[in-house]
Amino acid sequence: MAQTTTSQLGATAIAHLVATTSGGGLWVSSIAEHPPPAPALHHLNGGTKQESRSSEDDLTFHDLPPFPDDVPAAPLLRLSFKKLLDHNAEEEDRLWRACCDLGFFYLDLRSGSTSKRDSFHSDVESGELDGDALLQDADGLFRLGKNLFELPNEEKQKYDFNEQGSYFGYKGLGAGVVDAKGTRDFNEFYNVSKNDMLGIDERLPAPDVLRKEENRALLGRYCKRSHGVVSLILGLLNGKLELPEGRLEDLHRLKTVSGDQVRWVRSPPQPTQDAKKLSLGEHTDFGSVTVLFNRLGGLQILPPGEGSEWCYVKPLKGHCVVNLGDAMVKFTAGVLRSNIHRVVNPPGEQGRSTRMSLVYFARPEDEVLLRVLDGSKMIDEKRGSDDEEEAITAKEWILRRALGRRAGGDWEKSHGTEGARVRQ
Ligand SMILES: O=C(O)CCC(=O)C(=O)O
Ligand SMILES: [Fe+2]
Repeated sequence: MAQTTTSQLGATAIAHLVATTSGGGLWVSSIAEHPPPAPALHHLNGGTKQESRSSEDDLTFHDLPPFPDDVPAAPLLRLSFKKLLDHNAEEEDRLWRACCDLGFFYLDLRSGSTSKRDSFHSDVESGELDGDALLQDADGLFRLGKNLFELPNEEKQKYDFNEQGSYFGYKGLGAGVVDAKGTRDFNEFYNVSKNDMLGIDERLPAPDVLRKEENRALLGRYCKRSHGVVSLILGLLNGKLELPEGRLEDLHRLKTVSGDQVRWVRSPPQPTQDAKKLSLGEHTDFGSVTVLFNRLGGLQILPPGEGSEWCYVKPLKGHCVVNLGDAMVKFTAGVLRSNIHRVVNPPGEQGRSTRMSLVYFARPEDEVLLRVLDGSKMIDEKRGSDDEEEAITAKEWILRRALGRRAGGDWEKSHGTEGARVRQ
């Protein structure tokens, strides 16, 4: 399997280091010696005039304790969904850089929507392209998630399908592991299948609150709208990779059975102030594109480069965080990057609150083989001799990765493409 190498690390995805667009090395050493302070907003948005119109106030969750400004914050590029929908070339370039260099970026969803009849998108069975509506759905799902986790543990436990070999449903606090030694995690999560919500596969047993029609409808809309964001990104990456038209989207059709899922992750505050349990162990996502909504800090990424340090992804209101998973690394022989990340207790004052996040994982359709795609010169140039060794279906790969991280699972099988490049 080809790995991402330092030569890919252009500095443009690292918005606060403006000195070079080609010197991965400069960025690497700078970040190691001087962990970046929390970036000011002009850093987060890459400093363009138009984007700096957003005031810090608009990006803050005022009902929550503040994200501290004295912790190292990850300098993700901040992209605009609206500009991507408008085919803004500069924004498309920034998307490309973010996906090659770091594999993580913010997406400003405010005021981004397009009519389904838009000629560019009309024939894409991809989902709905409406950023504001997606933000509203996410709000609704944060409320629903709260109700769900308030159910008694024995009720939630009925929907843990690990024994049946399924990763959908519930995982209790500490039922997963964060390392090879078997250290327990410190989160509970619930995975809802897109197949179930869109009625393209069987209905899974679920607690009453998730069986209510209005909540199923909300989850279904959220799947469609998140999938719309994913399809837009896949289409743009497809173009940049010069793959045959529609290649990536065709591997991720909305109405085809896949491991796509909605997940809520919830962690209580740590029992004592100096407790440093990992809520979620370090990992790369194993699917294609992840759309993540966070309100409290705690998500950390380990930027590429020798000696780099874990830094926090500051939650921004009106935005989701998007990151690429290992399937995109496999498809492109490492042209695109999936970056390692983990979840720790929220920083500063936020650490006393219960943290919940909401995720949409888009994954290749179940029967898709995870192997390097044909038809792109750029990918061909990166193709290594060992790239064809492991061609398993997305379904098998996801099961292996997901269940390997459960207590009693096979840790070795939970690894993705991250191993050799954790510290590259
Ligand atoms: O909770 C978060 O912020 C990230 C969750 C995550 O990385 C995952 O569920 O794969
Ligand atoms: Fe993740």
